Amino acid sequence: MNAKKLAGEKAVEFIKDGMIVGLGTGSTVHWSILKLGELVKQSLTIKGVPTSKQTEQLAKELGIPLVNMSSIEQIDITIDGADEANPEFELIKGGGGALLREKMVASISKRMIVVMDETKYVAHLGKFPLPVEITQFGWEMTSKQVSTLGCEPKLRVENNLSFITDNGNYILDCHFGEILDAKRLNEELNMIPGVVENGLFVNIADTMVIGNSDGHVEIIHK
Ligand SMILES: O=C[C@H](O)[C@H](O)[C@H](O)COP(=O)(O)O
Repeated sequence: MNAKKLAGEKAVEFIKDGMIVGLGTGSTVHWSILKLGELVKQSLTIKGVPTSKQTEQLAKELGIPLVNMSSIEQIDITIDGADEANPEFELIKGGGGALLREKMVASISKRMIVVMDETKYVAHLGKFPLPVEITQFGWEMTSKQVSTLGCEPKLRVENNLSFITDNGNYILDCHFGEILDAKRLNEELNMIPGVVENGLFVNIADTMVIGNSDGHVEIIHK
C-alpha cells in the first residue's frame, strides 16, 4: 500500500465547495492535489493558493483555479506534508526547500492538515536535519551564527550547485539532535539577521492524517 497516497487522498475529504485551499509541496500532498484536480473536473469549486512553483505548475496542469495570496484575507484549509511531526503537532518542514512559502500560506489558514506516512510521526523532532532558509548575501556569517545554537549547518547542494529556493535564497540543513524546545529554537533562529525562515512549524498544524503501509489511515485532531 502506498501510505503517502492514502494520507494525501484522505485529507481531501475535508475540502468543501467554495473553499480557498492552501496547496502544499512534496510527494505526499502531490496525491491530494491530484485528487483535487479530479474533483474540480467533476464539479468541486475551489481556489488554490500554491506554496511553490512546482505546485503551481501541477495545479495549473490539472485545471485547479489559483488565486494570489495578496488578494485574499484568509485561507480555509491548507493541506501540506512534513518531514517530521510529533504528538504536540510540531513539525519539521522544508525537505524540498519550500518552507518559507509554506509557512506564509499556513499562517493565514484557519486550519492546516498535515499529510504523511507513519515514518514521519516521531516522539521527538530532530532526526531529520532542520532546513533553514538564509540570504545568499553573507551566508557564511549567517551559517556561523546558526552554528552557535548547537548544530553544524550544511549548505544544501543539488547537482553540485548550491540549492536555490523559489525565493532566490540558500538552505542550511542543520542537525540539532533531539529538539526539545521547538518554540524557542524557532524564535532564536529567526532572530539571526540573514535567516529568512526556518522549517519548524509550532502552533500551526491542527490535524494530522497519517497513512500506514498496512492500508489504514489515522486522523489525529489537536
Ligand atoms: O519543502 C518541502 C515541504 O516542506 C514538504 O512538505 C516536506 O518536505 C515533505 O515532503 P514529502 O511529502 O515529499 O516527504
